[in-house]
Formats: sequence, structure tokens, C-alpha cells
Amino acid sequence: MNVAGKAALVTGGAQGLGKAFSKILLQNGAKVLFTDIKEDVGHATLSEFQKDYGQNNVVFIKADVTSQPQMEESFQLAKSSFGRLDIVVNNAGVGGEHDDNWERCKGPIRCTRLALNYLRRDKGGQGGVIVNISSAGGLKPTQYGPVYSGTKAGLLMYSRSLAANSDLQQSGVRVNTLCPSFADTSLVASIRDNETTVLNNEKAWEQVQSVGIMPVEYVAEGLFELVTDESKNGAVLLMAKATGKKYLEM
Ligand SMILES: NC(=O)C1=CN([C@@H]2O[C@H](COP(=O)(O)OP(=O)(O)OC[C@H]3O[C@@H](n4cnc5c(N)ncnc54)[C@H](O)[C@@H]3O)[C@@H](O)[C@H]2O)C=CC1
Ligand SMILES: CC/C=C\C[C@H](O)/C=C/C=C\C=C\C=C\C(=O)[C@@H](O)C/C=C\CCC(=O)O
Repeated sequence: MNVAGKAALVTGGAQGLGKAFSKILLQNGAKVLFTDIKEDVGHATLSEFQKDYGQNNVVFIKADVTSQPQMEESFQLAKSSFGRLDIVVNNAGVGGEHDDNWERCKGPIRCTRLALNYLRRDKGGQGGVIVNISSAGGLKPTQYGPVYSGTKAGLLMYSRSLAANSDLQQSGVRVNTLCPSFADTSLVASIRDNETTVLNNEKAWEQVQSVGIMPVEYVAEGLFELVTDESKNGAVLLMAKATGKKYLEM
């Protein structure tokens, strides 16, 4: 897929990986609507992007992925702003070990279901691609983040199963999963700063340091590959500082 002239919706795009995903799409000529719950940070990112990529090529809306009405409004706004929707990146998420944090999995599922109403050819869309942001922790056990790993593994298998659906394939929609290891964002800084609820901050931070931390721009290259390579459907891309990009073969 050539993203130039295409339209994307990225959740949690105000900062971190979501900002880097939005940026790489804009840099390559796509129009982007990004959502976030952080209004001030979102508006600052919007101004930066509008200056660099054009006033009409980027839109921000304060919207929470845990809210069905807010996400319905976000998808409608993307369609009315750009006249089309081709790419959806379900990125918004939080760290931490709250035992009810299945929203980390349910939020992207909610948004994937909404996305299908806009992308499917049999629903008036033009086909497209959904990329769900899981984690290396969704593929490999994280002993200090079992809830995090469990929810990300759930999202991964939801995405793979949906991608295997033949009706969806015929409607022109691909569904891929990106599994980054640690990247340089506030989520990882919260482990360093003892501001999260991982099971043992000190040991978790030691693990982060031994695995290594990737720049967000590098992770965005993986996202871009999953968006543009039309041979990829149901793909799971693991990215880590030491081992680079590796597709799951299973
Ligand atoms: N940083 C890392 O090492 C890794 C991060 N991930 C995943 O990448 C995604 C992005 O995380 P980071 O950029 O690291 O974190 P971050 O904390 O820097 O950015 C997350 C963004 O999502 C927004 N957000 C959080 N909850 C939201 C909600 N309910 N609705 C809308 N927006 C919401 C936040 O306000 C923030 O702007 C998450 O799904 C995370 O689990 C996956 C693997 C590694
Ligand atoms: C210590 C983590 C605790 C809590 C989770 C935290 O809230 C967020 C974690 C975000 C990312 C997790 C990444 C996990 C990475 C790993 O488990 C690494 O051990 C393995 C990473 C890559 C291996 C590459 C390879 O085998 O090819």
C-alpha cells in the first residue's frame, strides 16, 4: 500500500509510540487523525504536525478508547475530515498491573470492530489495514508484568484470529500485530522512576536495561512495514534492540 493520499486513525497519538506512528504516516503523505485522553499534549502535538505536514492533513480529538461513543465520534470525524479511512493503528495503552486492566485488550478490540465498518469493501469502504500494538510481552512471559503480558497476548491472538477470517480477507482488510520490546517512552520511564505497579520496579528496571531500549523512530519503521507490505496479513512482528525485526513463524 502506498500511503500517500490515504487516511489513518491512530489512537493514543499525543506522545510516545503513537506520536511516532502518526509522524511516519504523515511523512509519507498520509492524512492522520489521532486521538488521546491527554488534551494539552494532544494539542501541542497537533500544532507541531500541522506546522510540518499541513493544516488540513492532521486532526486531533480528545477521545478515550474505553468509551464506545467517543470512539464512534472519532471514526466519524476521520471520515468526514478526510473523505476516507484506510489505516487504523490501535496503539493507546497503559502499563501497570491492575488486575482489571483488560481494557488494554478490550479498547483495541472495540476500535477494531468500529474500524471494520469503515474499511470493509462490503460496507462501503475501500479495504485497508489495521495494526494492533501488542508487545514483546504478549509473546514472551514478563515475570514482573503478568497482567500486562496476559492482556497483550489476548490482543495478539484476537488479531491473528480475525486476520484468518476468510470473509474479512475478501472484504479487503488486513489485520497485523506489532510486538515491540522496550521503547523509549513514558511507559518505560515509569518503571525507572518507580511510578508504575509492575510487581518489582527495581528488578523490572534491571530487566529493561539488560534487554535494551529502542528509539520510537525505529519501532515506527516496523509499523510502516506492516501497513505498506500488502503481503502481510495476520503477521506478528517482534522488534527488540538486540535482535531487530523478526516475524513470528507459527
Ligand atoms: N514503550 C514500550 O516499551 C512498549 C509499549 N507498548 C505499547 O505501545 C503502546 C503505546 O505506549 P507508549 O507509547 O509506550 O506509552 P505512552 O504512555 O508514552 O503513550 C501512550 C499514549 O496513550 C494515551 N492513552 C492511554 N490510555 C488511553 C485511552 N484510554 N484512550 C486514549 N488514549 C490513551 C496516553 O495518554 C498516551 O498519550 C501501548 O499500547 C503500550 O502497551 C508495547 C511494547 C513496548
Ligand atoms: C518488566 C516489564 C514489566 C511490565 C510491563 C510493562 O508495563 C511494559 C512492558 C512493555 C514491553 C515489554 C517487553 C518485554 C520484553 C521481554 O520480555 C524481553 O525479555 C524479550 C524481548 C525480546 C526478545 C527478542 C527475541 O527473543 O528475539
